[in-house]
Amino acid sequence: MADFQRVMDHAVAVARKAGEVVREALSDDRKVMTKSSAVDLVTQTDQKVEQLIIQSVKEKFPKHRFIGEESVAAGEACILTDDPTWIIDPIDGTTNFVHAFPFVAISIGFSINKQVEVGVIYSCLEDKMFTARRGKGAFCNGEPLQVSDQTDIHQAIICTEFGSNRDPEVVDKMFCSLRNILSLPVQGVRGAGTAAINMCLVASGCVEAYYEIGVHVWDFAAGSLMVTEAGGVLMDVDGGELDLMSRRIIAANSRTIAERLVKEIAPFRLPRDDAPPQKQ
Ligand SMILES: O=P(O)(O)O[C@H]1[C@H](O)[C@@H](O)[C@H](O)[C@H](O)[C@@H]1O
Ligand SMILES: [Mg+2]
Ligand SMILES: [Mg+2]
Repeated sequence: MADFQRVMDHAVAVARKAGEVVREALSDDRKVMTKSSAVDLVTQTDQKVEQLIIQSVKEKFPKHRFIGEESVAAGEACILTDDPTWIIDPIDGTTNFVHAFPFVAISIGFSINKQVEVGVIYSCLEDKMFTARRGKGAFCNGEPLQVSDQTDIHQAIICTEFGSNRDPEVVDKMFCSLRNILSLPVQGVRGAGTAAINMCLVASGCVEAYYEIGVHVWDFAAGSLMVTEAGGVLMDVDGGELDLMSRRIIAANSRTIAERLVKEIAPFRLPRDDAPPQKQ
């Protein structure tokens, strides 16, 4: 039986250290590189922070496995097994970081038997530490979180993001969903520029739901637990069960809001996170 409190304490400590590195890097020049598209950004700070987290976890938990955004970008497999696994997004909101747009998070999920047991999201420019343990609630700086009780979609704020895929068919689908949702009407559509912080906003009761197609497991593993531990629900965008590797998510305050969104979202599929690498 893993000691989840030890895992949580370490995740919080290393996320805080990572946050310091990110804050310091904001005052330096940020050299920007690209990954899957011209708008999929990465910096040396993303890579440095991921190494910092992995090295520090390895010292404490030498048998644990990792799925890290920048390690996967460097060619490592993205396979979720039953083993204890740290699922790391060193900077969630890299585009925000590059522009000093003030929402940037370190996101650390920890899973066993493919189930997320611990979630830590450090919104490092706001200095907000979000924590969740399965069955033990979700917190921000130690204060308990609770999703909103609003189940009328017309009174809701919905968060979403547009990701970094600019294929015309993908952009068309995203706009179709957005048009449908805006026309319901909802009271507002927002996006913090990071999946992790959007999910913390759902958990905090500031918005009713967040949905996105194109995110990755490292973007939402920690956030998924934050939302359910604050009383919310998770769903695939087609109304089925959430699949951590499918790159699609609805995280909502209630089944009512989530199911209403399913009716408006134009679903599409992208290669799964655990798909074998494409031959060149
Ligand atoms: O790449 P990072 O870690 O910054 O994360 C992503 C965001 O979290 C997405 O919601 C968002 O839509 C973007 O795809 C963004 O890239
Ligand atoms: Mg991310
Ligand atoms: Mg990232």
